[in-house]
Amino acid sequence: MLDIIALNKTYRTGDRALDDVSLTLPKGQVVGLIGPSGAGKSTLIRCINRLVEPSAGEVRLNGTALTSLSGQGLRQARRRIGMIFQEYALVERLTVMENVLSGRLGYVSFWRSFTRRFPGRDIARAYQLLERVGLSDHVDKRADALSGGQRQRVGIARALEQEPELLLVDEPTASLDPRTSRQIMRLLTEICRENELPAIVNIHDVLLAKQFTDRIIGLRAGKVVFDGRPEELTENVLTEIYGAEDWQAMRNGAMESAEDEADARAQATRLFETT
Ligand SMILES: Nc1ncnc2c1ncn2[C@@H]1O[C@H](COP(=O)(O)OP(=O)(O)OP(=O)(O)O)[C@@H](O)[C@H]1O
Repeated sequence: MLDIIALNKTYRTGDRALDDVSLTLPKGQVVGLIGPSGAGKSTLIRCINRLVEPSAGEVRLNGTALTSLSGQGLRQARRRIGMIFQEYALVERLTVMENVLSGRLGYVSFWRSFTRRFPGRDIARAYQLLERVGLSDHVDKRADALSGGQRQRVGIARALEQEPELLLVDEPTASLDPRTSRQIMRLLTEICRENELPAIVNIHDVLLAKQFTDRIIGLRAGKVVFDGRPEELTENVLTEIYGAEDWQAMRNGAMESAEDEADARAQATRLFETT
C-alpha cells in the first residue's frame, strides 16, 4: 500500500508544483494520473521515488516512510519501486534477457553484476517474465532490433524483475501507435492485478486512462481536482481539469485519431478481402 500525505513541492524557481496532495493506493490498484501540461504529474511521480525532493509531506510504502530515508536506506527502498518510461530506457546493444536482468542490479553484488553472473533464480524469473509479456522468442535479440511495443514489453519485464512493491509509470504509450498503446495498457493492468501490485500511470491519453485504469486522479496546478472511478470522469470534470478550450481540442484530436484508425482498419480489411 502507498500512502501520500500532504505532499508539497515548490521548486527553487518559486513554481508550486504540488499543493497538499494526499492519496492512498491499495494493493493491485492501477491509478491513471491525468492533467494539463505543468499540472505536476511528473513531479508527483518523482517525489515518490525521491528523484525530486518534496518540500513537505510524507510518502509511505508498505509502512516505510520513504521521505525520511537517505543513503543506503533510500537506495534499498528504491529497489522496491519499479519504473517504466516513455522512451523505454533500455541498453540498446544488450540483449532482451540482459536488459531484463539489469532489473536485479540493485540486488546483486558489484562483482556479480560486473561479470554478469546472475543467480539462477533471477534468470529463471526473467524467463518467466519474458514469457508473460510475450517475448519468449526474442530473449537473445538485441534491444535495438525490437519494435516500440516490444521494447516497452522489455521495460515492463525489467521493472517486474526487481520484484517491486509499487510501479511508477511515466507516459508508457506516448511513443506508440493507438493499437500497440492499448495492448501495452492491457498487459500492464493485467500484470498489476495478477501480482497485486499498485501502480501510478502518468498518462496523457484520457480515453486510454478511462478504458484501462481502476481509478483516475486529475491534477490541476498541483492540486488534486478529481479522484474517482473512470466512469465518474464526465465532460464537466474533464473541463474542470483541462479548461474548456483545451479539453475540447483534446477531445476533437482523440476523435479524429480514432476515426483515422477506424479508416485504416477498414482499408486493411478491404485489402485483405480482395487479395
Ligand atoms: N526542475 C524544475 N525546476 C523548476 N520548476 C520546475 C521543474 N520541474 C518542473 N517545474 C515546474 O513545476 C510545475 C509542474 O511540472 P511537471 O513537469 O511536474 O508537470 P507535468 O504535469 O508532468 O507536465 P507535462 O505533462 O508537461 O510533463 C510546472 O510549473 C513546471 O514548470
